[in-house]
Amino acid sequence: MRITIAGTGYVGLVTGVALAEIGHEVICYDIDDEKVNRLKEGISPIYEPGIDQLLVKNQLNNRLSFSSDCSEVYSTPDIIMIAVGTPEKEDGSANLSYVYQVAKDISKYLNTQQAIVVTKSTVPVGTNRKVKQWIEEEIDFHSKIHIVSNPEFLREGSALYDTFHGDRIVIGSEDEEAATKMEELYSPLNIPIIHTDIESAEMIKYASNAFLATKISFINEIANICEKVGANIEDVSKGIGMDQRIGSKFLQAGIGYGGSCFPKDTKALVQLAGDVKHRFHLLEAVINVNNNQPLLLLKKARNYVGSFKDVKVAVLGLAFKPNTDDIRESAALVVLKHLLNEGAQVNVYDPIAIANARKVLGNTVTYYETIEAAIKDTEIVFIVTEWKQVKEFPLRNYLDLMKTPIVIDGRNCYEVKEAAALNMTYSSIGRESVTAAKIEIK
Ligand SMILES: NC(=O)c1ccc[n+]([C@@H]2O[C@H](COP(=O)([O-])OP(=O)(O)OC[C@H]3O[C@@H](n4cnc5c(N)ncnc54)[C@H](O)[C@@H]3O)[C@@H](O)[C@H]2O)c1
Ligand SMILES: O=c1ccn([C@@H]2O[C@H](COP(=O)(O)OP(=O)(O)O[C@H]3O[C@H](CO)[C@@H](O)[C@H](O)[C@H]3O)[C@@H](O)[C@H]2O)c(=O)[nH]1
Repeated sequence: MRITIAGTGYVGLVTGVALAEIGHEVICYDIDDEKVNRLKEGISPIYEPGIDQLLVKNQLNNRLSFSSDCSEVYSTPDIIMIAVGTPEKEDGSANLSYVYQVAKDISKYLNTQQAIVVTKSTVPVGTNRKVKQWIEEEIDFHSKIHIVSNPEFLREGSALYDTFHGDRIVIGSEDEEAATKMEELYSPLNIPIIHTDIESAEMIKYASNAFLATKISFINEIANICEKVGANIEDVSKGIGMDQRIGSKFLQAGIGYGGSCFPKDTKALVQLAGDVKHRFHLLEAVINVNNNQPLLLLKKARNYVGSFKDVKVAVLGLAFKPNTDDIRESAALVVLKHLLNEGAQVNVYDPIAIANARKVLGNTVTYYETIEAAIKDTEIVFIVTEWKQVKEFPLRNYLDLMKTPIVIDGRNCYEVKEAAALNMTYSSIGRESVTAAKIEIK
């Protein structure tokens, strides 16, 4: 099939590469000329394991191409997929202006009697019908538009793996022919397909993200209580996760969820509920718990240093999770904002997210590409991303390199027992804290 994809972000690019890999002819369109030119040269704008190889391979075999000219891409494809951003507006609702622009471009250049327009972007319930309306109200000849809601569930850092091994593909359509065509499109992937109406498909996406966010805030609250009652969150997570009705995934307590999806999508669902006069109390609580979680880390540190004024601090990790260079809504940014506001001198380390961080943080912090250099002579270290490099970095080295070895671990990267044996000050999430026999801040 001939597919046009609007947007070459995580979703557009990964979907494009995957569909080309399974034999379709894909053209990805983006308004960002520079991105398109780099993609044509085989350079991926995103860090994603495996993407570079498939990007080059499928361009060479002519199944994948890129364009910044929308007049050519929308004229006669079998399927058009919308994969542009739907960022958060100030009130928390989803900004649909990029989706609207795609609809308008389609209406201008579409040149076939009928077309299947698929939304992969995460959009509020009702949006797919608006897309149809936006296209039809401007198209100047009779063309039948079949809309399909086909939300995306990939995770950054394992996006290609998720696309080839997804748990399900959701197809929300009211046209049988369009639904069948979508099934054919994905059939080489051998992933279970669920067919629903359009509204249910749109809701499945928000409900999935809201449920996963709920699991995280739940376990974080349990962790916060564990600290006060002397229980250990690692054992508690394991113990509850072994119940197959609960499941062990997404029960890793930490500094809270970040990234380009959970924060915005939970807020958008609260807004969506509000629009139909339903107050989503549970999800509001999930969001509040998540907003508070990074502040607890700072509070723990203040127990040892009082104030951060002129304290030399290192923050390990900037990405919102390991294996991505994405820092959107990263908990690291919240921690950094507070440390900088309170006058700390901050070193930061991240194996791949420094270039993105520089665009946001400028020269307010000092960047390091090794953990050793970042923590040297510091008085306090915050661990905010559980990078493999951090987990494998010997705890003993903090003792040797820091001025005062106080480690506040927001991702439970080390064993409490080991910190106690080393006589360092170590505080993590949902576990006992240990304090060195003597701490002296000079
Ligand atoms: N990032 C993820 O892990 C993920 C996973 C599932 C769903 N989603 C959802 O998918 C959507 C896209 O997310 P993303 O992270 O890929 O976005 P992104 O911000 O990384 O990329 C969006 C791309 O769309 C381009 N664009 C904007 N307007 C355009 C237009 N009119 N025509 C063509 N291109 C245009 C931008 O230049 C950009 O390259 C969002 O709704 C998001 O919530 C994201
Ligand atoms: O047990 C856990 C699991 C995750 N997280 C945090 O949750 C956030 C999100 O993690 P993850 O879900 O792995 O990353 P995303 O790439 O944001 O993927 C989510 O958001 C995407 C966009 O909607 C969806 O497609 C995916 O299915 C959904 O998992 C990160 O900050 C993680 O550190 C935890 O704190 N504890």
